[in-house]
Amino acid sequence: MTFYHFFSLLKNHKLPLLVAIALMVIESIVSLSVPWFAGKFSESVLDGKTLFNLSYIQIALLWLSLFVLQALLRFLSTYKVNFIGAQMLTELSCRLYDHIQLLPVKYFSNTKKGETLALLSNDVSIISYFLSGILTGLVPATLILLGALILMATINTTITLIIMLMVPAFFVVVKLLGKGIRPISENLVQRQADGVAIASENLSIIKLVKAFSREKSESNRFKSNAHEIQKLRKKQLKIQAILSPVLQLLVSTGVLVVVVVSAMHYQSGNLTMPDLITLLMYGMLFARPMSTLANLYGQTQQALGSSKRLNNVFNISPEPNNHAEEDNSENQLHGNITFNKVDFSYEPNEPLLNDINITIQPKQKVLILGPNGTGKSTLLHLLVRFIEPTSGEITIGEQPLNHFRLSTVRNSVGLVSQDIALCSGSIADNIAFGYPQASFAEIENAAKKAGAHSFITALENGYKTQVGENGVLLSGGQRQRISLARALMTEPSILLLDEPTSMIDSEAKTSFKDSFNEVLKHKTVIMVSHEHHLVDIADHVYEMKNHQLVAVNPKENCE
Ligand SMILES: Nc1ncnc2c1ncn2[C@@H]1O[C@H](COP(=O)(O)OP(=O)(O)OP(=O)(O)O)[C@@H](O)[C@H]1O
Repeated sequence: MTFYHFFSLLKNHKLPLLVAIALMVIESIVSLSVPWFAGKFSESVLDGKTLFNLSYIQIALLWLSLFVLQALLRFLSTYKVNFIGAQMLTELSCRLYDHIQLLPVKYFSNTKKGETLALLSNDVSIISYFLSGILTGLVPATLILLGALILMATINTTITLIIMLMVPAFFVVVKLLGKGIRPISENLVQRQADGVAIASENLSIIKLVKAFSREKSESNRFKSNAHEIQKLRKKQLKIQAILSPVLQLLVSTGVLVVVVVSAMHYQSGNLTMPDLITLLMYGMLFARPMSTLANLYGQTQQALGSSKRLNNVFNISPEPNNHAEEDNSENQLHGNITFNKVDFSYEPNEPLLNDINITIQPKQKVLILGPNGTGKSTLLHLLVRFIEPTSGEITIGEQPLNHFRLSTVRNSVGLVSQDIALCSGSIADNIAFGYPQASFAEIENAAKKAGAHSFITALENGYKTQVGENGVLLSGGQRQRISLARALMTEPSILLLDEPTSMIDSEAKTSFKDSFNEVLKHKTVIMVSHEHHLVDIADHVYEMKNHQLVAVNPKENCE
């Protein structure tokens, strides 16, 4: 069942839940005792006696204390359950966040960022609100309905039977009227997620939007979705607005039936006046739990939409960490890197890499050239296991790559991507991203090796300079060098450089090449680029051609 996953969250709160349920049980008993008390009171009045030998003032105070107790118990149980709900919200969002962290890169390539943000905000709150709503609503409503029916049955079975027949009829009407709510709610939740997705995408491409004067069309995209949300809300509100008075009408009709039948029983002498009063009060008691249950029905429909979306993500398996137990390696992988008949395709029947065979010895510097879109970055992504070969095998030191723990692979293979991602924080924070406990001297050392130290120290705040979200406050070349320093910080034995000099000026290119062999002499380096000047620093050069890797003579390429 779709909610199973979420109800398991309740397991962590057994004791507080039991306390809350106990409070609800006591509150329900108090609620049920009020009509009984009213019956006894009217009986004593009719008999010209005083109830329990108490004065009217004392009875009124006793009665009032029952109401106060009821209110107090409701406050305590509602507070307790809502607090558990808040804790479940935290747990569910953390559980989802943990799960998302472990999802394969493919999920992030195929899912809009805003979709995931909407899951973490909207859907998680809807589910938590639903769970606490179910508890605060379902338990007392069921207890009061059942309790009232049993107590009414002790007074008059005919009237109880009439009510028992009316309750299912009530729910049939609720179900029929509420049938339309579910598709609307599912659609609404999806549209709200789309709204977050649109906004999140817009904010991440805001410069592009401005450069192409697309502000208006972007606003229209958001508005059109917002209007769809409004239309759906209108439909949902309409059904809810119909549902509410219809329910009221049904409950009032039910109470009326109880009144009439009770009056008839009273007239025919089958019912005493105190019993009549008790029955009528029990009848009135029905109104609140019935509408609570009807509301819960509506909430359930909405929660089903969110639960479906959350389950879709929870059902995606995390990145494979297979054969981890066979991983005897220490933190760094060494030995030959071999691609053995490796094929890869993003889409079925559309091969991108076909029969890749290459062996790279430790400390070799390899350059892979090739035009755009030929799969050079993809080859590097296979080595850090962002993706897995469609067939064939990659080994390091004769061991298949998927026999190592992912963390071992990623500690050993440093990737300096073409798309540089920086986090908000200082330059030092970014360089130490993979090794947060690094000392300042280590950070500085990595920056020096990456040729970043001089530009960093020239900045007013040096290593403390804030880089802005995704490094927007730095130039492309500066970001590229920080990203190289970050990769060097963790001392990987293998370094993958994706277009390492694409963003730096010619002077920096020369200095990169000059220091390359000295800085990276102990590392195996695979560079991919379309810049032929890099052949100067490579031991072996390959070219990506017709989905295959072909060894080339560097001199030919230079000419
Ligand atoms: N996650 C993905 N899903 C589907 N297709 C992808 C994905 N990533 C890349 N591609 C496609 O695979 C092809 C190769 O991409 P890749 O980035 O490996 O090329 P490249 O040789 O590194 O290009 P460039 O020199 O422009 O960086 C491209 O056509 C690209 O559209």
